[in-house]
Amino acid sequence: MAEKRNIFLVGPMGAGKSTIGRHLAQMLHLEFHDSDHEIEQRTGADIAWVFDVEGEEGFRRREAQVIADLSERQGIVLATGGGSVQSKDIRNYLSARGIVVYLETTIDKQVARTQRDKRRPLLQVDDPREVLENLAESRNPLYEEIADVIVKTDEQSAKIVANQIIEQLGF
Ligand SMILES: Nc1ncnc2c1ncn2[C@@H]1O[C@H](COP(=O)(O)OP(=O)(O)O)[C@@H](O)[C@H]1O
Ligand SMILES: O=C(O)C1=C[C@@H](OP(=O)(O)O)[C@@H](O)[C@H](O)C1
Ligand SMILES: [Mg+2]
Repeated sequence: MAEKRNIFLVGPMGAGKSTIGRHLAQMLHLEFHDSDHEIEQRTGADIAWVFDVEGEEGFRRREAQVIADLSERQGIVLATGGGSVQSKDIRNYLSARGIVVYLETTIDKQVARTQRDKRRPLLQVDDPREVLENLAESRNPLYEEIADVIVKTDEQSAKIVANQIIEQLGF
């Protein structure tokens, strides 16, 4: 049964969903998908472009469609975008269609891991820390609501965290 289940990674920007997800999929011999990457594939443009042209609302519509489609598959690891849990529909898909792993980290680590990367439109502001703090307040309860497992990512490398997830899931 385990090989048919999906693993969905949720958590804030810089928690390591995309990086850890790739390792996890490789270790478990599952297909890896990343909702941001899938949006980029479908639009032929990068996330910043989608935000620029269609606004956050347009991005969220695309994200909901991509996650609705990908979560229907069997035996995948899916790294979601940090804001996807704001959608009740997405939370329902994730809860119903796989095991939800909440990757948790500190705001300090989020800032450090995202500061040189210009690909996250919401953080291209004077004070990204303030944005991350505000998002944490509204979104952390939503990650917790759907989490089957919570794993900290602030102290160990991405590969070690992937191993910890495998242990915690009993795979
Ligand atoms: N456990 C970790 N330890 C150290 N650096 C990490 C860890 N997980 C991710 N990173 C680094 O942090 C950055 C953001 O990771 P990413 O996987 O894109 O996060 P997310 O998809 O959750 O926003 C990347 O440069 C990645 O290499
Ligand atoms: O938290 C968010 O609202 C976002 C997180 C990003 O993904 P990561 O969580 O993989 O950085 C990406 O989907 C977009 O920039 C918006
Ligand atoms: Mg990511």
